Amino acid sequence: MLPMTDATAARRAPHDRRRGLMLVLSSPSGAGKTTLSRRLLSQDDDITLSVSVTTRPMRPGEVDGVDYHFIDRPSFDRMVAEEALLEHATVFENSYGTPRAAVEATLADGRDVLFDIDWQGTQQLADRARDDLVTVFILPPSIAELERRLTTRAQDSAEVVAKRMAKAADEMSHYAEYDYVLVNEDVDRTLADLEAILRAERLRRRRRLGLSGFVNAMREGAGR
Ligand SMILES: Nc1ncnc2c1ncn2[C@@H]1O[C@H](COP(=O)(O)OP(=O)(O)OP(=O)(O)O)[C@@H](O)[C@H]1O
Ligand SMILES: Nc1nc2c(ncn2[C@@H]2O[C@H](COP(=O)(O)O)[C@@H](O)[C@H]2O)c(=O)[nH]1
Repeated sequence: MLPMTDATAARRAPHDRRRGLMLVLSSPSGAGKTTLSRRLLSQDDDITLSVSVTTRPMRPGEVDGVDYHFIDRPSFDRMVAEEALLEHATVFENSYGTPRAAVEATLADGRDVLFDIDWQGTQQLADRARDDLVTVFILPPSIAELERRLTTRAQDSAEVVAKRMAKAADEMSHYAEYDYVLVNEDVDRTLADLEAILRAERLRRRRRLGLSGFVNAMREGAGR
């Protein structure tokens, strides 16, 4: 178990002190993970995005270091060899991976980490740290709407959109491996459901490091 830093411990009441959790969002491409992640991150200071490394080319509007760390193949292979990635996978012919150091630093601070990763990466994280993991699969309301979203996002060529649509059925077959499944029809409603999941998971007894000390102190007080 990772200890919290003094700064985070001081910010929280004793009964609110807890270990950080890892919240994973997966979906077929275009179902809305990035949209939901941005909304969640903008309104919750206790969760930070894990910025992945990728060998995929940058899309218009993406920012290096914010959306991804865009790296070349030798750099990616070096990170794998040095075990600098918590998980990694090939998705749509490109390599993606989660830098280990940033995740460990955030969890050690008692804060949560949000991951936008595919089912392969989720399985690897589950093998390493199942107790710290909360996994959510996002489904589109229909296949026609998924295609509409990928097309109107207007960031990928028709060929790339076709490849992503071709993989959607395979991706969706993994929904049952996840703790929660949300159908992202209305984005406000889906975001509210995601917030509810995060709120409840933060309250789980096993994550609440300060609870036993808090209860013991009250019990001692009651016995006087
Ligand atoms: N509930 C929704 N209703 C309508 N449009 C949506 C909804 N959620 C997301 N979108 C739109 O669908 C498009 C795809 O969304 P987004 O980029 O968030 O998907 P993604 O799952 O992150 O895709 P990828 O896996 O390719 O990164 C975007 O243009 C986004 O604005
Ligand atoms: N296993 C991992 N999957 C990742 C990671 N970062 C992103 N992804 C997934 O890749 C696809 C495509 O993403 P895109 O940005 O190119 O549209 C999507 O399913 C992401 O969730 C990662 O570090 N590891």
